[in-house]
Amino acid sequence: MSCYNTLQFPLQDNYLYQARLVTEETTLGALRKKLYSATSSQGYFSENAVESTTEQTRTAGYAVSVAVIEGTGTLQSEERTKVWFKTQLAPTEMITGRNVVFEREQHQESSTTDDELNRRGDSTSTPEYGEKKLPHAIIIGVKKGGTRALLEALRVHPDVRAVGVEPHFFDRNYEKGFAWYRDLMPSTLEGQITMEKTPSYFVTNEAPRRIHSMARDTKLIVVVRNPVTRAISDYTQTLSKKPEIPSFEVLAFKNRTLGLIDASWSALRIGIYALHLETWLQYFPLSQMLFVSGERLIIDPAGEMAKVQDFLGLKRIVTDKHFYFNKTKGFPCLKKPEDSSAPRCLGKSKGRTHPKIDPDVIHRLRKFYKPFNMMFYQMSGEDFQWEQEEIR
Ligand SMILES: Nc1ncnc2c1ncn2[C@@H]1O[C@H](COP(=O)(O)OS(=O)(=O)O)[C@@H](OP(=O)(O)O)[C@H]1O
Repeated sequence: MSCYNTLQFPLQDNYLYQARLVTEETTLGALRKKLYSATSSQGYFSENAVESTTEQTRTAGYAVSVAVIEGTGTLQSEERTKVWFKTQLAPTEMITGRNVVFEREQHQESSTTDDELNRRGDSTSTPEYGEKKLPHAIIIGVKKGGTRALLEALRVHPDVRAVGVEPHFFDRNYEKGFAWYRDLMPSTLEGQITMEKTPSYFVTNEAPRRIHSMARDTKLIVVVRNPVTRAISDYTQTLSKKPEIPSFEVLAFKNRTLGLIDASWSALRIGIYALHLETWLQYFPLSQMLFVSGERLIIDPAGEMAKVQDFLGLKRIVTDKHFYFNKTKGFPCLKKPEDSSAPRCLGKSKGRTHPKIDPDVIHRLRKFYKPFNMMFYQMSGEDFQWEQEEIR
């Protein structure tokens, strides 16, 4: 049985993160090596592929061929994947001045209630009294984890003020400077906290350092979800806009016969939580991070909200009284606020029906993720029990 036995955060400017494991087999280093080794006969990929995540999303460049083998064999270059990456990773967003102008599809996805949000402006119903501040807390990920549901529930709290759209400051707009970023935020009164959510921060290598340089006491929230379901959700989103893309089963492998999983495909890469978390832990202590279960956010939203409010130092105001389960939608929705005529469910782009994926592919992916999940449980100190779950 392995044990993640040291997590040390000496009181220094840059927290020194040390993670040691008792057994060699399951060290993060060993897992990373397995993923990154360019020379091993087990097949793998260039570290640059992952290290340059942000660059890839900012430029139209496609991902370097990345593959992880689950068996033996050699890497095979498959042009179909590269070509698709080229389109998938192209920049999709433009932000100018205070106006956040999203490319249509990004806009739809990044905040399901954006139509509503845009109508009423970025701020909540609270008038614009107070002062604009840089965020005290950020929902940094993960994409398709349930980040919108969490932010919308938090916005019910009178002491939370959040920007509705995703600013993408620490990944795509950093050069615009902190004044630009602050200006996007709603004004807050004394005692209120400012928040934003941009799920891509979690997989952006520069984000931890940049957020640390803004404020080392920033609270970070990560909504995590079974990486296999998350990948299918991610794929479903892309498929809804680009029906011509190859099947999930095709994209998931470099070579299916050989069992070569294509971990450079962003839908799969995002779910290697342990590797991404390692970067964050170099800058922030675990005590400053909260991991919210995307699964529990659906089955027990009030329970997860209690944890989130405690973590943020807020009174537990958002409770089960604020939610009801909408049978048609199949998700919890927020009850009708006093100043509005309608209950608030998230829109059509949340809770899409996922395509049926070949069970064998699901099995292989679960096997692929298992060691990374175990590592993630050890690092985060929480067992999300994804191994026990049925994939819907
Ligand atoms: N209350 C509620 N209503 C609707 N959907 C909910 C809710 N709580 C969590 N979820 C799950 O959120 C998933 C979308 O995650 P995100 O909001 O993080 O997506 S995004 O990255 O901002 O595009 C979305 O994933 P899919 O079901 O795959 O669409 C939902 O499962």
